[in-house]
Amino acid sequence: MQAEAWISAESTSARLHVVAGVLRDTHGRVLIAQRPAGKHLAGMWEFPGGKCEDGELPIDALARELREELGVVVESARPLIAVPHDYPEQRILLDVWQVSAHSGIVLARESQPLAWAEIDDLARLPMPAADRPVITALRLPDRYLITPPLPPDETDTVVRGIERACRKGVRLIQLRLPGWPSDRLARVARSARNLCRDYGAQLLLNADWKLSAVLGLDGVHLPAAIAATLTQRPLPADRWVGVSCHDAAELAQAARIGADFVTLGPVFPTASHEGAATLGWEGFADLAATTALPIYALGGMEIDDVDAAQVSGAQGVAAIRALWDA
Ligand SMILES: Nc1nc2c([nH]c(=O)n2[C@@H]2O[C@H](COP(=O)(O)OP(=O)(O)OP(=O)(O)O)[C@@H](O)[C@H]2O)c(=O)[nH]1
Ligand SMILES: [Mg+2]
Repeated sequence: MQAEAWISAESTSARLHVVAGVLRDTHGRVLIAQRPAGKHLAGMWEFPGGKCEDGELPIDALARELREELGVVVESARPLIAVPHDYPEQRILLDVWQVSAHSGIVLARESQPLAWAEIDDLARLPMPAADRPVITALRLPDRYLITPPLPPDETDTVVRGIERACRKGVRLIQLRLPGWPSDRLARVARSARNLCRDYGAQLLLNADWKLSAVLGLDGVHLPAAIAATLTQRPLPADRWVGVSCHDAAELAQAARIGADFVTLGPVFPTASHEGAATLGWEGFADLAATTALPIYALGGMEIDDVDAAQVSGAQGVAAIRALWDA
């Protein structure tokens, strides 16, 4: 008991808390800065920021760093993702915030090279390893639709439901149709894929990564039991790999196989998993803090829960009912 308490205190307190801000221009590009020669990770591109001082609140540290490095005043910001990362030299918690409003003109106050980059170009730039999940978080939306378990003769219902969601602005969808024969699944997946392309939405297939690759879908979402059997991600880096997680061990396995993001739940009771133990926001936040990956809160979610989810360390919410019936 004593030892456990010491280990968990060590694992949080020994991390260097680093805050960084994502500033956008009017085209939606984000500001990056090049780390100077002679410093840790010299020459790499990073999000402006720096170390939190003792006793300083993260939001205050963010405001101070962006004033010192860029000469801007942060007017409003919200947490994007907090990434625990171990470099050989030091263990950090990279705590990244979206700056939604700032005043003042961006200046390189430390003579650091600055650039505005498209989000889709970030993955090709030399950025620190801790920034990888941050780039993923910037590319992912805050709502993730999972299709309801409809019977195999309901192809039109599936396609119409996906179109309805796309029209409402949903941009990430998991096609999950348990029990469908593979020919019917392939047929509905092709229609859904074409529809999603028209809306710029990403379509992931539940479990079957081989079929996802054959059909040219945007990725796969793995049940925890399948992720447990893998040693690496089953699809290349240009496809999404999501994993369903329910506890710390499953979160660790998702990271081990190189997943891009996870769902974590159930947060609240849900019709599809009646009687399952729930995490609540507190339990969710505790588990979320253990992983570097972007996380969607799942289980009993409503669209209004996006803010609560993000405050608890989530990317946003995943839902069947709330996003299908909306
Ligand atoms: N600011 C920032 N630091 C990052 C990012 N990613 C990342 O791994 N880091 C690491 O987090 C630490 C931040 O320290 P820093 O050197 O920026 O700190 P600082 O601004 O307070 O600088 P100083 O120590 O020279 O005063 C470094 O080890 C850096 O490599 C990022 O995107 N932004
Ligand atoms: Mg800095």
